[in-house]
Amino acid sequence: MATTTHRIKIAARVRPRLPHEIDDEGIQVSHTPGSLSCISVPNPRDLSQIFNFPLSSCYDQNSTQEEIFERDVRPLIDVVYSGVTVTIFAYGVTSSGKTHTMQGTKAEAGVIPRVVEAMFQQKASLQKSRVELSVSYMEIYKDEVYDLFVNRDTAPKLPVRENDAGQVFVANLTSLPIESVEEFDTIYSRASRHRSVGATNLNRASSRSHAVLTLEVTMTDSTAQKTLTGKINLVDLAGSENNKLTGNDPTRMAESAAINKSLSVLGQVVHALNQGAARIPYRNSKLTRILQDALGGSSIGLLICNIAPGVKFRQDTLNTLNFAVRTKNVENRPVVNERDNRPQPKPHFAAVQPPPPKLAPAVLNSVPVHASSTTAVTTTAVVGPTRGPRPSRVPRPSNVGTGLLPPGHSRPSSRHSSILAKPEPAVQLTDKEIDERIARAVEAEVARRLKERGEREREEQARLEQEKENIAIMEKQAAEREKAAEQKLPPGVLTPLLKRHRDLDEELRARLAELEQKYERGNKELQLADVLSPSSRKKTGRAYVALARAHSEKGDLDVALELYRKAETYVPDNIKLRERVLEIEWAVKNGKEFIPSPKKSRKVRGKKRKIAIDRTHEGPSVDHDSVVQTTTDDGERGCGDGAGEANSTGIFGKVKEEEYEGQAMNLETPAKKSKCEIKVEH
Ligand SMILES: Nc1ncnc2c1ncn2[C@@H]1O[C@H](COP(=O)(O)OP(=O)(O)OP(=O)(O)O)[C@@H](O)[C@H]1O
Repeated sequence: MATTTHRIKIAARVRPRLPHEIDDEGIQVSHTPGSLSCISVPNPRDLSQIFNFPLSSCYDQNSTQEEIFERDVRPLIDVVYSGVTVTIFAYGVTSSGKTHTMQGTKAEAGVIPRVVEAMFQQKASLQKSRVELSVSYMEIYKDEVYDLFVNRDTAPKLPVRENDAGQVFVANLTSLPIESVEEFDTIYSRASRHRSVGATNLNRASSRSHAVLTLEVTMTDSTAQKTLTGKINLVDLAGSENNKLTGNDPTRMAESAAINKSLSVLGQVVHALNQGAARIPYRNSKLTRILQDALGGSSIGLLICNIAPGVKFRQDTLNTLNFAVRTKNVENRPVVNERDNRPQPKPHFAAVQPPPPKLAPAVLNSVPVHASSTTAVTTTAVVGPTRGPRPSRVPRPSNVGTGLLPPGHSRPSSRHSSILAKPEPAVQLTDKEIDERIARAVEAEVARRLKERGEREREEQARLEQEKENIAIMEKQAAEREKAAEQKLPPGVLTPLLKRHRDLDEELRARLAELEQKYERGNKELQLADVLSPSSRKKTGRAYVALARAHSEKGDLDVALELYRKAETYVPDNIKLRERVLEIEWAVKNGKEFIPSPKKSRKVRGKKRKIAIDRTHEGPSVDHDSVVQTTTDDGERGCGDGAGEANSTGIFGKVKEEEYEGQAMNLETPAKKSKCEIKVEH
C-alpha cells in the first residue's frame, strides 16, 4: 500500500524597512483570490525584468505575527496532536527577521510562544488521554551541537547518532517536562540567554547559530491502550551572510563560514532531493543531519522565508526565493508515531520476524490522521503478535528533540519510559505455521539484503560517475581558461606559457645549428692537424692565435673568434686558449666589448719563468720545453704548468661559472689531464 506524500509548505514574509535602510520599492506582494499569492522582485541587473514567485502564503511588510500564526501555524497543532512530527523553519539572509518571526518580542509574540500556548490549549481540551508535554532546546554553533538548557561554559558538544531503525538523534540532550505556559517561559528565557548572539553591521543581535526548539507531546489512551507521540520542531536558522556587508571580524568570519557552509549543504540536500539523487548529502553538516527527517523524511514541513526589503539585499532576496521554489518540491512521507501498549504475545523462537526495512511504510497499515490538516498521513502502528515492542521499528519516525532517544535508552527527565512493553503470553503455533514463518523470514531477509546491496552499488556507481563528471568539468574548465587567456591577447601574441615554449624551441634550434657548424669546422681542421707533426701543430696554432689577437684588438671579434677556434684545433689542450674562445663567444653573444688582458712585460715573464725553473729543480723529472711554453700569459703558447693553470683557471673559471654556466665545467678535458700527467713523468 503506497504512503501519502506531502510537500513542504512555503511562506514568504517581507519585514518592514528599518530606520537606516533604503527600501526596495520593487518588491511587491500580491494576492489574487482563488489562486496562490505572489511575490515579485526586480532583477538586480536589469530592473525592468521582474521575477514572480507564486507561493502558498506571502506576507507583506504590514503583516502581523498573529496573521502568520493563525493562517499557517495553528492548523499544524492538530497535526502534532495526531502523532505526526511537524518542522517549521525560518530561513533568510541575516537581519531578514527570522528571530523576530520565530521568537518575536513581548509585545509581538512570535511563532514559538504562540505554539506553546496553543499546545497547552489543545492539551486542556483532551479529556480521554493522559497528555504530557516536554521541551528540548539545542543550538548548532560552528557545526557542533550544544544543549541550551546547560550552562554554556560547561556545555559539552553533543554527538549526533543514528539508531538501527535509521532514526537520527542527538545523544544526551536534556528533555524537560513542562506543565504550563509560565513554566515554559521561565525555562525558555533562561535557555535563550545561552544562545550565541553577536553584533554585526547588519544586525545588533545576530544569531550566530541555528537553534532548534522541540516540543513533544505524548498522549496515552489507557482504554485503547495506545500512545501517540507528536512533535513540533521550531527552527530559527542563522542567516546567510555576505562578509562585505556584515563587516565581520575574524571571530565573526569563522562563525559566518560555518553558517554559510551549513546553509549551502541545506541547499545541496534540497537540490539532491529534487533530482531524486541516489545519495542525499545529509551527513555533510550537522544541520541537515538533524533536519533529515524534515527534508524528505517523515515529518510535515513549513518553511518561512524571511526577506529584508533593503536595496542591498536584492540578490539575497532572489537567492532566498529560489531556495523556496526548490524546497516546495521536496516530498515527505509523514507517519503517525503510534505505539500499541496492549500485552504482546511472546513469539516462538522460530517466529521472530526480521526487522522491516527502514524506509518501508508502504508495507505497513495506513490510516488517516484525525487532524484538520488536509494531508492524509499514514500510521506506522502495527497491531498483532508479529509486532515487536520496540518503538525503533517504526520506519524513520521523526526523532529530533526531546524524543531523540535510541531504542532501549531512557532518560530520567523524560517520561517516556512509561511506554514500555508489557509481559507477553506464549502463543501456540503448529509445526506448519512455524515452517511457513521461517520460510517467510528467510525470504524477507534475503530480499532485504539484496535490496541493500543494490542500493550500495547504485550509490557507489553514482559516486564514481560524479567523480568522472567532476574531472571532466575540471579539464574542460582548464581548457577554457587557457583558450580564454589566448583569446584575450591580440592576434599573434602568445600566452606566457606558449611564448616560453616557442622561445625555448628557437634557442634550442640555434644551439643545434651552432654545434653542427662547430663540428664541421672542427672536423676540417682536425683532418689537417692530423697530418702535422706535434711541433708543426703548435706552430700553426700559435700563428692562428697571433692572427686572432690582431683581429680582436681591431675589434673584429667574429673573425678573431673564428681564428681562435681554428687555433684550438691544433692545440686542443691549451686551457687558456679555451678560456679565450669562451670569453670572446660571450662578448659576441651579448654584444659586449672584448678587452684582452694586457701582455705581461718581459720582466714579469722572466721572473715567472725563473720561478717555474726553480720549481722544476724540486722534482727529478721536468719537461723544460713545456715549462717554457707555460710562461706565456694569454694562451698563445702550449700547455701551462700546474701553477700557471691554477692561477688562470682561478681567475677565468670564476667569470665563466657565472656567465657560461655549464660550459665552464668542461674546461679541463681528459686529454689535457693526461698530457699534464705525462709531463710530470718526464
Ligand atoms: N516583522 C517585523 N516587524 C518589525 N521589526 C522587525 C520585523 N522583522 C524583523 N524586524 C527587526 O529587524 C531586525 C532584524 O531582525 P532579526 O534579528 O529577527 O533578523 P534575523 O533574520 O534573525 O537576523 P540574524 O540572521 O542575523 O540573526 C531586528 O531589529 C528586528 O526587530
